[in-house]
Amino acid sequence: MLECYFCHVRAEATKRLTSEQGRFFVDCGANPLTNLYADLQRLRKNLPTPPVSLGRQVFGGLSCLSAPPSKRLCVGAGFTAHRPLYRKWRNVQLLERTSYILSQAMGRQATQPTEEAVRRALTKEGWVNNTPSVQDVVRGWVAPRDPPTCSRSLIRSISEQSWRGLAVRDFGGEKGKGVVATCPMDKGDVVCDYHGTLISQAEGRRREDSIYRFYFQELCIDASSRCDCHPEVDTYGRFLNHSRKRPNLKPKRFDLTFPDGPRPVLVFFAMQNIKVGEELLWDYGMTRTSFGGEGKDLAWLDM
Ligand SMILES: C[S@@+](CC[C@H](N)C(=O)[O-])C[C@H]1O[C@@H](n2cnc3c(N)ncnc32)[C@H](O)[C@@H]1O
Repeated sequence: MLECYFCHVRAEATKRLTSEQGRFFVDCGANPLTNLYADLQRLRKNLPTPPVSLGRQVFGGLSCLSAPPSKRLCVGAGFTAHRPLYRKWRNVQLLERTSYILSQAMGRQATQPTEEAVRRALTKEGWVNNTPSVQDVVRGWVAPRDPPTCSRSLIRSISEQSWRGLAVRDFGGEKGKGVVATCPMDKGDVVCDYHGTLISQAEGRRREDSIYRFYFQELCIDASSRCDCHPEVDTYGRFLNHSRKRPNLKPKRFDLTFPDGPRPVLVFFAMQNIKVGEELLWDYGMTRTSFGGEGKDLAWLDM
């Protein structure tokens, strides 16, 4: 399906642009997509037939929803008998469904889902046949590798900025906006990423001063303005305020493999259990005496 998107939808839509201006996933009007998952679902529904070729790629583009390959497609793909291919298709669909339900039922930390969570996710889909059993889904869980470079749910949350349990609140005064928890979080939960444009540390320093820049190692994430990938979204990371004495989040770098290639990301983890309504804070790593006392009049830096 992605092949179909790149060959037909994107190629057509971006034909008239002189520059892609950082757009990666676009709609038919070449506007950047903010919710790739919803759009892929739409594309999937509108595909007249699932793309079929040989081998495990047979069902390239197969999804939990796609229709079985027709006899004509099977013959076209070099299979003389329709039945064995159909059985294979069902097996692949079952695997796809198992992994989809797992991704829906897993906790924020990609922990093993409970039977109850799996049952809920299955009920929501309402599949009538070729449905994985609750036990098979639970057994299909594999402990995530550390670092979770391939974690589908993490990659999806970052790509779609679909973080749950967060809200931006305006505290007023010099503090301005901040982020609060709207659902309880457990120690170790992934909360959100610091989202922005990835640039070099040197480039970050060349740009005009901004409070929305996160420097780490040789890199910098610039969140001074809304990012090209989510132009309509106020991402959460940039609104997280600082606390030196009572931080409840800790940032950590991961190198994740996105569909367009690997790239480093900064992800915030809960350092402790967090209650609903609590403000989410991390230690910017600065005090009033840092940088030769540059912030000596900023009392909040030491709090
Ligand atoms: C990355 S922004 C955080 C979001 C910001 N509060 C806003 O409204 O956009 C960093 C800036 O927020 C403010 N800030 C962060 N933590 C604070 C705190 N604990 N008390 C007061 N102001 C804070 C400072 O002005 C700082 O330069």
